[in-house]
Amino acid sequence: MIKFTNVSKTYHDGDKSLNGINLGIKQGEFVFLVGHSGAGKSTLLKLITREEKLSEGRISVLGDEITKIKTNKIHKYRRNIGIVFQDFKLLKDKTVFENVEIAMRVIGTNPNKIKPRVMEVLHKVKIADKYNKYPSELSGGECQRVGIARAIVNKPSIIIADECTGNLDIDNSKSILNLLNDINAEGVTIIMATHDIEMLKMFSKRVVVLEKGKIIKDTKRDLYEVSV
Ligand SMILES: Nc1ncnc2c1ncn2[C@@H]1O[C@H](COP(=O)(O)OP(=O)(O)OP(=O)(O)O)[C@@H](O)[C@H]1O
Repeated sequence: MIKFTNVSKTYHDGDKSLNGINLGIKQGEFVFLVGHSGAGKSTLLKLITREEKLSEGRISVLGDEITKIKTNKIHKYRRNIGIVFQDFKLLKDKTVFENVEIAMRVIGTNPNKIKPRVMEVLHKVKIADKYNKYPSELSGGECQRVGIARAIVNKPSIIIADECTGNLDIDNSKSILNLLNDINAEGVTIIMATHDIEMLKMFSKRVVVLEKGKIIKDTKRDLYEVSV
């Protein structure tokens, strides 16, 4: 359901940030994307979200050839994808509830459906008791729970998480991963870029290793073998 065929990406006139990527990800998979800084992880994720355009090759997502999606249709395509950021990207002047609610408002959800759904996801990520707090009143782990609530509130098929535990300590990272694991168990595809080798050891998932824009390893096998 996500398929990269001979995909390369060159920014401006620089070197290839991705070079000949072939990758297939089935609906419901959980994939860790790892590799040194500059290996191309964020670039690969940005191609899926259509934040960047590929230079060569083809990418299909949920049956759409994404290079063919017209600019004015991209927002509709992106409704299939929830994004979780390293720095949370919460609106500082909005409460927890409002930060999640806004994701439903922008796609024109029936107002009657918004409150129950927002509270449902806030319960799911275990932050409902703080629905009226502002981001400055929350810990990093709590902020990321809100970030995840916002990402899942519109029921996407895919979650893209770029270093989403990068600002968290080990306990918070683990509970965020547990949460993503639960979401994945409901059939949502999760693709997570990470530097966190401890997480790879703890959560036995498929690991795709990038190096200098190429996939050098793609395994569902024993993750303790991975050494990047
Ligand atoms: N907007 C951009 N313009 C030009 N070059 C870029 C741009 N974004 C990324 N690159 C280059 O593409 C390559 C891959 O970068 P990318 O951010 O995808 O790596 P990464 O694996 O996500 O790294 P990190 O772990 O540090 O986030 C790097 O050489 C980087 O300098």
